[in-house]
Amino acid sequence: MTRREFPKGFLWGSATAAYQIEGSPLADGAGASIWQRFSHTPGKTVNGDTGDIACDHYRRYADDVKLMRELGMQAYRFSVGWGRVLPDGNGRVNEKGLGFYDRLVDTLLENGIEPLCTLYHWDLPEALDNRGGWLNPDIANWFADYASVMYRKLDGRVKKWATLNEPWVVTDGGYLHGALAPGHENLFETPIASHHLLRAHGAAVKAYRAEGKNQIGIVVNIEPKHPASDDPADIAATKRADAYMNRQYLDPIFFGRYPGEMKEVFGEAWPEWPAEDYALIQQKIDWLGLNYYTRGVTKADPKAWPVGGRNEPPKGAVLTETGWELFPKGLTDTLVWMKERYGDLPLYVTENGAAMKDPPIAGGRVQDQHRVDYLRTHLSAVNDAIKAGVDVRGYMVWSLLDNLEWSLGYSKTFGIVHVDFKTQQRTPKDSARFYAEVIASNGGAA
Ligand SMILES: N#[N+]C[C@@H]1[C@@H](O)[C@H](O)[C@@H](O)[C@@H]2O[C@H]12
Repeated sequence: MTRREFPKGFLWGSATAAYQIEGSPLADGAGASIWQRFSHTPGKTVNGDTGDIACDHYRRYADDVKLMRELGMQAYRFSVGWGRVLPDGNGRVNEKGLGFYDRLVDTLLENGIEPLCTLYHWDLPEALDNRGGWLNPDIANWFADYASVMYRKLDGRVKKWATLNEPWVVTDGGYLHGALAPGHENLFETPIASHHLLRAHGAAVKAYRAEGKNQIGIVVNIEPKHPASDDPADIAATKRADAYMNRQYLDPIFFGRYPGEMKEVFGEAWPEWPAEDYALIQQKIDWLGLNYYTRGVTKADPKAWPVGGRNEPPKGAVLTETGWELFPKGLTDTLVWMKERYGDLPLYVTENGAAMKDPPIAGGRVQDQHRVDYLRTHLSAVNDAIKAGVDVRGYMVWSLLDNLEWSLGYSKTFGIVHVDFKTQQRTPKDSARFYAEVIASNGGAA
């Protein structure tokens, strides 16, 4: 086992999201989210699975925090259900909903665990979607107002904020391909939703500068793109795929412009935006979160919307249960690329993990050796990036618990802790035991 040194103070934790684990989506005055509506729409999720119960974390959060402490977790990245706090999306605050996050943060701190708070992890209040949601330019103000409610309540106890989680997935899944809430399939809506997400991000950062005293950033999913061959068509499609997934959000934030390929990707559906929008989007941020799972291998395909290229893992590639190629080197390369392209600001791996076919519980154990191997190779990749001079400050494994994998329901499990959704019994998997050793040795056990 190679012993790897991670920097002193490296932050080891796990990540979850409100709708995926909390359950009780309408409890205590909470307003419905687009995921409440989407998951209850027949045919939208595998087996018709919903977040009605999920991991029952809304009621079991104290036990889950205790489990995090037992595993030696130093941090926990959670998200706030916007509609739980603002049932109508703006205006009236639901104190009981806000109170849940207040108690969660206090319980984390009492157990020596740093809370990292994501303001938006896909569960837009239905009331705002009924007013256009991410297609309505007013959403930047709605989001900033909601963010300010959270800042006033939690800032200081929460020292690391993220505005958005994976804006690319929000728009590609929710507005282009329709696989995620709100389930639109519209090429013209997609860049509009993307731009309004970025304006909302900027407005929330601006609001934070007015009253926050700690750090705020954004979490993006990056998937390094490699051409399937040296065929010029594959290379061109790879460039478009890279622009569409990897540069579409960070380039406006850091450079005040979209990648040039976007016009080619969207054609007549690509709008122009006023300069003041870019000024708002370009608010300085303090840190960047990277969600890394895999790389993409792009094969030119005119029928593959919208980039004209499909993902085609190489023959013999080892895939996870979600069909993602195991490619840990992509994590090193992506961290180095982010530093080189966007500058030397602190980076956190805010999600990394894999859906694996876990064996059943036997003798109180889940022997998920595949996941142990995944974590080991990807932690090694993080260490390689640190050795290459990248300022990586922390790693949050996705996910603490088996949970609702959005449209895939409970059919795909990413957790290092097994959840029996009938009994809500938690069972740490071998990967949780391994991760606990990694944390205790500051990466040495990886
Ligand atoms: N799929 N998948 C697993 C995981 C998803 O469960 C998270 O909510 C997202 O932030 C990101 O897509 C990654």
